Amino acid sequence: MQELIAKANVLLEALPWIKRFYGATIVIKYGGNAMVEEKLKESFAKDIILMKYIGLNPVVVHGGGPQIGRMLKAIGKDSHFVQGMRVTDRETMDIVEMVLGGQVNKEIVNNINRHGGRAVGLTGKDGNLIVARKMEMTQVNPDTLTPEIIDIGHVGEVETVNPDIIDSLEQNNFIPVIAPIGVGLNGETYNINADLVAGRIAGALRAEKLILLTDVEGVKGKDEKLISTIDVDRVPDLINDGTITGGMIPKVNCCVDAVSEGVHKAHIIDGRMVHACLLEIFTDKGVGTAVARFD
Ligand SMILES: Nc1ncnc2c1ncn2[C@@H]1O[C@H](COP(=O)(O)OP(=O)(O)O)[C@@H](O)[C@H]1O
Ligand SMILES: CC(=O)N[C@@H](CCC(=O)OP(=O)(O)O)C(=O)O
Repeated sequence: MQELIAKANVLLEALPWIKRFYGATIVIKYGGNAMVEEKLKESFAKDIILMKYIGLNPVVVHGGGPQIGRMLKAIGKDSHFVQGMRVTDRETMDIVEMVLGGQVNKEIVNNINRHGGRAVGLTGKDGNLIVARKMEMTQVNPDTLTPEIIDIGHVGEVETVNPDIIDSLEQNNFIPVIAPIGVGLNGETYNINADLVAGRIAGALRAEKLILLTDVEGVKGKDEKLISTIDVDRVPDLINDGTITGGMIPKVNCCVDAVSEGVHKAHIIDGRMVHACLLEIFTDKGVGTAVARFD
């Protein structure tokens, strides 16, 4: 009996959040372990389907860096990154488009659909969803100590997001699953970091939440303890004092940008945890790190 009441209480804890987020758009950046381990893949698919059935509008943007790396290795090419961006020559661009837009995207779509959802896969080319331009990259020359523009090939940054295709899929109760490939004004193909795409899509859709799944608990302080909330104004200090480094810098910056574009809260959460998305959205405490304007 006690066990049954405890179950009912768990459901009731979700009620205020279900009411609050009914009809809201939640953009989820899916990547890392959550996209590799069978148990996590299944739990992610079920979380997304449950969200949809109770009236939220989940939009999935996925990564696939490790999968691209493996395919490149298979054809004898090494992966090179500059400031977290993959150096993308013509041949690499073809592989990126094939792996992200084909293999990875369709596996996620298939996973959601076989668990009872209705997912549709897109790249930024579909309906001109993500119009991109070539990313300008500068790097300090170690000999002259002056900043220089370097060419990292077909790497893009988002110029505009045209959400019409997402709106029409949502109206028909489909779940959009988006690969981070952009299209230039002259039809060029661009490889874009998936966190950046998720942030801009969340901004364009005025999403309630942006959730970035990663392979750590969230943002940690210098004492290695999880920081559960960060005000957007505190982010530059945490970067400048070396608390946030490496791959976490673009993630928090993308959260800050999304919040400044009108997203209510951005979350960096542990995708290694089963049902991480549900726990974040439907429990009082949430999980991971929330980045927002807290005042
Ligand atoms: N303050 C911090 N808190 C948590 N992780 C941090 C922090 N600073 C740097 N990191 C690093 O950022 C990494 C997450 O970025 P990244 O590996 O690019 O993620 P993903 O592959 O999920 O996109 C963590 O594994 C960790 O090594
Ligand atoms: C320009 C750039 O670096 N693009 C990424 C796109 C995939 C991605 O972002 O995947 P993760 O989220 O798994 O890292 C890449 O080629 O790896």
